[in-house]
Amino acid sequence: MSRLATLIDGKKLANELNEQTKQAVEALSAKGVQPGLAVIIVGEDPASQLYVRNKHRKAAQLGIHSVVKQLPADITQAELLAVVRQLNSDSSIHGILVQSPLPEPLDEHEVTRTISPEKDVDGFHPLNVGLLYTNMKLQYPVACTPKGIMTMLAAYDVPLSGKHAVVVGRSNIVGRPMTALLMQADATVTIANRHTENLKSLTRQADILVVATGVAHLIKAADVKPGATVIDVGMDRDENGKLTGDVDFEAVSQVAGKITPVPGGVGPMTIATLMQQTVELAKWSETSGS
Ligand SMILES: Nc1nc(=O)c2c([nH]1)NC[C@@H]1CN(c3ccc(C(=O)N[C@@H](CCC(=O)O)C(=O)O)cc3)C=[N+]21
Repeated sequence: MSRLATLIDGKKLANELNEQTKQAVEALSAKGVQPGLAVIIVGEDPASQLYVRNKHRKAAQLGIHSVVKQLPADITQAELLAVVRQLNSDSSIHGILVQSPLPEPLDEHEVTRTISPEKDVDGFHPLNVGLLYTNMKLQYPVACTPKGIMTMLAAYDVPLSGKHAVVVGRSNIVGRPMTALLMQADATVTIANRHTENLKSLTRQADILVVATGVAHLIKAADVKPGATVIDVGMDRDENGKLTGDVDFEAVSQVAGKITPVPGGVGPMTIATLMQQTVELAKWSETSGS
């Protein structure tokens, strides 16, 4: 018996979230605060430039003040940090994002630590990561991809409390913060990585399976529990150069209960969440008086 899973439509949810963000921008702007986002991109990598252009376009559509700092690949670490510090002290900017990855030999971790935690729209600063892991009841930014995934799970009424969530991948931008958010939602969380033995025996136990490995079509139908919710964070290229995910979508959607597509799943929600969080940072900067 084959069953066709419910599609978790990231594009549609992103459009809805962007509509809310647009209204929030209007409300804030009416009070004299236009949310501002600065994106720093170093070097000429075409994929990174495309992402940054997309973010810039979306921000402009929503009425967010958007600044793109295109810096040369041979910039020094000290020069890059100076740009970050200048944006830290620019009151028209509420969110700062440094597009990852940075070219060698730049030190991305030091750049992340230099962004003011109050403007860390990616939620990558160790202070914000610490707040997330200690489950502090405060307002702080959270990595946009996992935060967007939580919005998707809520919109599709996926139960988390008491459920087994398996996260494949432990990166700072997806796997680790995803784990913290799922724990906050009272899921039982297993974190796997490329060294995990018997990976597929774990993924088969997942009620919620989040895959962020960068290995195209790693997850097949036999690796998924019938009825499970499958979230594909992959952005891989197939043999024809087409964007595809870490999940074999055609086969797995016959087994899963709910599933995200690539494209049109997690990607658009990441950008929409980035915009949402830019507005939140602008709001918080008002209430904290800083
Ligand atoms: N500091 C930093 N923060 C990031 O959030 C960050 C980053 N660096 N570096 C790169 C990754 C990647 N990322 C994506 C966002 C949206 C789509 C997206 O919208 N994808 C569309 C399709 C785009 C296409 O067709 O290529 C989709 O999945 O439907 C993809 C990838 C954010 N990243």
